[in-house]
Amino acid sequence: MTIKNICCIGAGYVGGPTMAVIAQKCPNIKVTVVDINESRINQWNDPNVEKIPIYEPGLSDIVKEARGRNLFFSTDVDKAIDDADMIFISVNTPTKTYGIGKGMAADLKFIELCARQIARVAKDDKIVVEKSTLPVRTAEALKNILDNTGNGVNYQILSNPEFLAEGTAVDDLMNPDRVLIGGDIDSPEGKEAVEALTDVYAQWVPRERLLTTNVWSSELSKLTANAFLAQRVSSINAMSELCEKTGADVNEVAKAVGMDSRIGPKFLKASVGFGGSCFQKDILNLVYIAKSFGLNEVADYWEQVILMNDHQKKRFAANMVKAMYNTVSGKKIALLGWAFKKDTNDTRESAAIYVADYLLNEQAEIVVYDPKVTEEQIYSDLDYLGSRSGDANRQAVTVVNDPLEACDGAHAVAILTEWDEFTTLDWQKIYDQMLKPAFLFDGRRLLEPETKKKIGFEFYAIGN
Ligand SMILES: NC(=O)c1ccc[n+]([C@@H]2O[C@H](COP(=O)([O-])OP(=O)(O)OC[C@H]3O[C@@H](n4cnc5c(N)ncnc54)[C@H](O)[C@@H]3O)[C@@H](O)[C@H]2O)c1
Ligand SMILES: O=c1ccn([C@@H]2O[C@H](COP(=O)(O)OP(=O)(O)O[C@H]3O[C@H](CO)[C@@H](O)[C@H](O)[C@H]3O)[C@@H](O)[C@H]2O)c(=O)[nH]1
Repeated sequence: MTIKNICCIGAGYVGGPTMAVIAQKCPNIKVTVVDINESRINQWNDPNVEKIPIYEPGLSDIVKEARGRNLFFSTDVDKAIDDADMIFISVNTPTKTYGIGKGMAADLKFIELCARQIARVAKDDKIVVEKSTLPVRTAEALKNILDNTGNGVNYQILSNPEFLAEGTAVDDLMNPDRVLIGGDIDSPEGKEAVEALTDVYAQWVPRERLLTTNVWSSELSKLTANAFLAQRVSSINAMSELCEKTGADVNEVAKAVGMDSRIGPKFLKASVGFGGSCFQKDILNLVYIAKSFGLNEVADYWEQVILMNDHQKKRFAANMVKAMYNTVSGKKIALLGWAFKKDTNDTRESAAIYVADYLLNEQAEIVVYDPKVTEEQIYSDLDYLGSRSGDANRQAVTVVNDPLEACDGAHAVAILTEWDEFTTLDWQKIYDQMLKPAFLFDGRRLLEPETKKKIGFEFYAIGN
């Protein structure tokens, strides 16, 4: 079967870029991305393509090429479902904030709503693709809802987790390490569905990178991949603390360890702590699943990755206070970077939020500069924590559009996101405009230390 019409429910960080690339690579397929968030859809349709809601290098060019040709953004979810032969579900699956599994389990209410809407609307057979990251065996629940509430049409459920990382989404989608497709390969209909999706990706991904598994392996592989990646970051961050006590340098340790081909060099960069919408959520979900099967040792093992990360964020902020004579009350501190990593405007679970919150509890005055994050987003992130009133956050935190302005008159500067532009700032000028001693805390091992020390900074870097 040849796919002619794709619908993707959810126009977020995954749905938007993924569908833009499918549309660009498969001009014969009509791709419609739908969302209930009208303002998000309006932004995707903005005539000025630079105003699409997600910042990713290379994305606006792709949207420019495909939008209006075979890529469409709409709020008419019913129509897009009705028209499609293949429906991707790419809605958010955040950690539950209420009820059973609060703070651990994935909240599947948005997924269930999609399933019920598909069941209500569909009048002919559909292939439903799980693109969202889901607990293992979610496909079973989806199939139950579709079969029991639907109009008697047939559904094939595939699992096709997304492995893109933000900031490199377009490259990751164009040239993925692998594309994972889980399906019911033992039945002819399941096999046909897997082949249909495989054919879509085969338009640009070499066949040997298209991997087929059963549905449960595919669902669990996504959680496993994120757990392994986050574990590497927590492992090197654990060593960063030991380096600071012993005179070892975490960058040197990472290099030496990573040159072992069995270990490899990637994901060994010590930092102020990992952020992003996925790692914490997916590991908590994994821990919850393990506990629900009574696998307490498995759960404890993975939970430690999160505990280590929480410790790293807190320890970085605590070290700042300690270095500044145990008080930052009334002191101006410039935070350079708010996004959870460079080349994205996404701030979900960014370490910067927690560092700022810690320093605000110590009564610091914070000034933030980030090249891609809006003032509104920064306040909303702090308000969401609920540590103090919105007014108090607006009083103690200022957001500026210029890094030098952020640092002007500050007691300390902290690098919290590894934006390239921070390496080429005029650090002499920044030093001259700061109060002395001028403290510089590098939470990303971004800056070259010797030149900064030579300028006169009191320089501290993670793992050194
Ligand atoms: N962000 C990433 O880098 C990334 C990478 C791989 C996988 N994932 C997974 O992909 C999924 C989506 O993540 P995201 O970052 O794109 O989330 P997101 O919050 O950016 O986007 C989800 C979108 O779905 C919409 N939505 C929710 N319910 C809907 C409904 N019933 N009908 C129509 N639209 C609806 C929301 O309005 C939102 O715009 C999650 O499961 C996530 O874990 C994310
Ligand atoms: O050596 C490293 C690598 C990463 N990080 C931090 O870890 C976080 C996550 O980074 P990254 O994994 O590059 O970005 P994400 O967009 O969160 O992507 C992860 O999460 C996605 C959502 O599930 C998956 O699709 C991706 O494969 C997986 O890499 C960020 O705060 C990084 O700064 C480090 O501190 N040190």
